[in-house]
Amino acid sequence: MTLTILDKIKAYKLEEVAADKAATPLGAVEDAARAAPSVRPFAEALRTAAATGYGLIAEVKKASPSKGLIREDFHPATLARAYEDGGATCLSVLTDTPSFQGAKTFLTEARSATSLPALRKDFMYDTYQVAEARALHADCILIIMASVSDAQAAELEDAAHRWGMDALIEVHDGPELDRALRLKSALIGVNNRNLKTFETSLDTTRTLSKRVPHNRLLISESGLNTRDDLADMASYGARTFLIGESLMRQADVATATRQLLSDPVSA
Ligand SMILES: O=P(O)(O)OC[C@@H](O)[C@@H](O)c1c[nH]c2ccccc12
Repeated sequence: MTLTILDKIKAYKLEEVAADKAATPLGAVEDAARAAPSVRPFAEALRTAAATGYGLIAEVKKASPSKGLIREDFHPATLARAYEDGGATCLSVLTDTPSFQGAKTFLTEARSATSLPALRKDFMYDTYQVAEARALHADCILIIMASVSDAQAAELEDAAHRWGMDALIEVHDGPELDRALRLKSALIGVNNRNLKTFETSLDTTRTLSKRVPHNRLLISESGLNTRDDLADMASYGARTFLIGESLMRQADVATATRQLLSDPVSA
């Protein structure tokens, strides 16, 4: 059997977590989590934004395994402020280093430069990482259904809720969506990119949107480039988006964000 990128990430991530636990015991991480600034409402901010327009989770992303280096000139606090100026609702910050050239400190830096709620974008397997997310000031964690069992997903979600955080449940196909809907979280992210093959198609949102109940908030993730893409996704009921690369490639991130979110009629 050939290993997918997701298998490889899981292997190094479990090693990383083991090393982190040895260096910083859980008790110390929990103390830091308790001392963190209070949680900013992530899901609520998205719901409010989506009620009257688009909700945007804007991603601070330097590189990716499929695209390599995305942005040379990379300062998380500056980029976060640009996203906030441009009208983003929330931030997403990659904290994985080997595949995304992210860092844990980027999350704290980006969030503290703004008043926006922030998602820790990483591959979560262990509740230690959830406490650590809060210690880094995260307001929401990501749970990728393709890389965890149902029991692990529920355990991670419970841990997030115990820390007062939200969880964004990411799915890519029907069976993953069915599993996600058995969890409590309102936030369902449909990833247009298959994390095993990197193939990206907006058909993923088009197809799965029909099966997301109205009491959940559907977030279309990845591969979104233009206002037409957003309008297309909105016609399928997705008014909230997770976007990284297309905004990270712009010289003026604030203006690009504002233009992407602007009403097609008034722009
Ligand atoms: O850069 P894009 O194509 O706009 O995609 C952003 C985000 O959806 C993507 O980074 C992502 C979605 N799910 C993930 C899981 C892990 C790492 C990264 C991701």
